[in-house]
Amino acid sequence: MLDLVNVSKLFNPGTLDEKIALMDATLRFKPGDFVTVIGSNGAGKSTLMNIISGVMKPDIGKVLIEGNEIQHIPEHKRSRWIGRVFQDPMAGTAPRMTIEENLTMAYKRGKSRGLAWGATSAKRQLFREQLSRLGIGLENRMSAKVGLLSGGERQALSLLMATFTKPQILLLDEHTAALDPARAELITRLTEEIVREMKLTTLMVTHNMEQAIRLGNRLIMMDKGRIILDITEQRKQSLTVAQLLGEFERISGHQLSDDRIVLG
Ligand SMILES: Nc1ncnc2c1ncn2[C@@H]1O[C@H](COP(=O)(O)OP(=O)(O)OP(=O)(O)O)[C@@H](O)[C@H]1O
Repeated sequence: MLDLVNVSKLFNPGTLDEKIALMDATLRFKPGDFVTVIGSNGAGKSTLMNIISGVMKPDIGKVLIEGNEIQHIPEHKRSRWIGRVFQDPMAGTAPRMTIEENLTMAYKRGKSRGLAWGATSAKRQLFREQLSRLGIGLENRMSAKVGLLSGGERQALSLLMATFTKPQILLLDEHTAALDPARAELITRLTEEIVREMKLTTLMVTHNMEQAIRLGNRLIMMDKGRIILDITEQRKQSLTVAQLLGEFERISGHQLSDDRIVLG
């Protein structure tokens, strides 16, 4: 269970340049919730992800995992419970290291037990099994430098690394936006499989309205730092992109201004 309680974040408070990035956000994410997040430019989507992951501290409010406050815990310590995949395929991996070395890093970060660290062949076997689940042949390229992989391959590896030790929370930050349609579809499919199999509590920021409706069991709409709509699975099932945009306009009083919007 992930809770945000009355979380606010202001940038440059008290100046002409004051920006409300998050205003009094209270949200509860149940185990296994897969939530898509949409909103205008500057709505606070990245700030929400940054506050959950620990990149930023809230000015006011609490962040709790399983009832324990974590807002004071630094990002690197939260990475044991929180996996994150960014838009930029370069962001989640170390390009000069091999696939195997990258996976070793992800494995150590989770500090999971059950496999003797020295047992190299067992470790390799685990990595090979996990890579083969991606279905793109990376299990045969474990000694290849990650910098040589395509964007889609790197993003698949980032997704695997972010979920390698079964985090409690998975944050996906427009993680398919920089890929061509075929690769974006592959990463979307892998995401759905991994989230479903591991029952991960997942938040996914997307600019693709059709994807926001189709994926997951809940949709959150943000505007000017506020959560303006929280749509349930049942309602999502019959929702169209036109209705979604209409709802946004009705509640916010203006059109969804998103320069990267994809309607579907
Ligand atoms: N480091 C910062 N310093 C000052 N203002 C910031 C900073 N980070 C974000 N902001 C402001 O806070 C608000 C929320 O930004 P945020 O990046 O969370 O929005 P977003 O919904 O992710 O936007 P986009 O879809 O355009 O990426 C915006 O007004 C933004 O300009």
